[in-house]
Amino acid sequence: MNPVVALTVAGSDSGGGAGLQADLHTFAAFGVHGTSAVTAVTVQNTVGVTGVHEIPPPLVADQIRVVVEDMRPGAVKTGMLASAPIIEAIGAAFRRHGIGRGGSVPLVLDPVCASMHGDPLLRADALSALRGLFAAATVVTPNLDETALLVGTRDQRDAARALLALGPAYALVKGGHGDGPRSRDLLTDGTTELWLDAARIDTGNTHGSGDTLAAAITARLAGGDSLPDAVAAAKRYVTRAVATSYSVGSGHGPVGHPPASDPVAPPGPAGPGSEAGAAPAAVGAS
Ligand SMILES: Nc1ncnc2c1ncn2[C@@H]1O[C@H](COP(=O)(O)OP(=O)(O)O)[C@@H](O)[C@H]1O
Ligand SMILES: Cc1ncc(COP(=O)(O)O)c(N)n1
Repeated sequence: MNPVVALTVAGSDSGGGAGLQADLHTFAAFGVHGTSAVTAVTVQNTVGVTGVHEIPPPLVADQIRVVVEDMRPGAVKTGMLASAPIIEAIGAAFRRHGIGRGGSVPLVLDPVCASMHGDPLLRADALSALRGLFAAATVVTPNLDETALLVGTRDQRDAARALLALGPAYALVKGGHGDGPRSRDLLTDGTTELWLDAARIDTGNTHGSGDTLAAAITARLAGGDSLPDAVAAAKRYVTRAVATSYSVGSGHGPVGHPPASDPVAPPGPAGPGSEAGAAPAAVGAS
């Protein structure tokens, strides 16, 4: 039976802990076939990022095109987008292929600006292009360093309000980098508020945690979950991922990717490839 498909549009982490490598591990853990459009190759290990090579924008858009035309992902995620021209090419490709709000394929937008080591992954002049992509997102998933850059506040409620004014259906503001005993993320659509709460696990090996959370949301959306259900499942998964993190190299080790306890069921007999199953699931995109 054909599996559900998801697409990540993200940078490569040569150290294998974050970026599209973490996304593909996460998709696999949910039983979802992962596809990728590479935006940039980073020269990266557990200690930091020492180089970035951006992929030409038309090549990024072409990777999206061939995957969408042939494999019909049920949901799409973005991570490191590197530059304004790449973001503009991606935005145009999303509009063309019905990805994001206004289309039928939900979009999870993780507004990656820097690595956990503090190394930049987005050009400083690309912030406004990134904000411009928010209106297409089903959900945006910034951490507090990113909300400070994008909307000028580290308060989770204030940040969510300012993010929603930019047009996404939901904001998920992560609180994971605080020092308290709990790890609390706020999900809101402006009307309802859901606090996702877990015990903070005492480890420095959280490389790729943000990518893993957003990729898990994407996998569950591709399987047909509502956005709140997908986020709740993803929070449970990332907590297990942090709990199974490990040391490798001399810096921050990666989170683990254990098999999901609630994998995504493949579509019924009328799966992708048959006429009836050919359209991507219209879930949570508006
Ligand atoms: N030490 C930890 N223990 C438990 N959960 C964590 C821990 N660190 C991060 N998380 C969770 O992992 C997810 C990703 O958060 P975060 O690490 O802030 O993302 P990012 O990688 O974008 O900075 C969030 O749900 C966050 O609450
Ligand atoms: C290519 C790429 N994408 C995303 C991240 C963010 O992950 P983290 O915040 O864990 O460093 C990264 N370091 N590299």
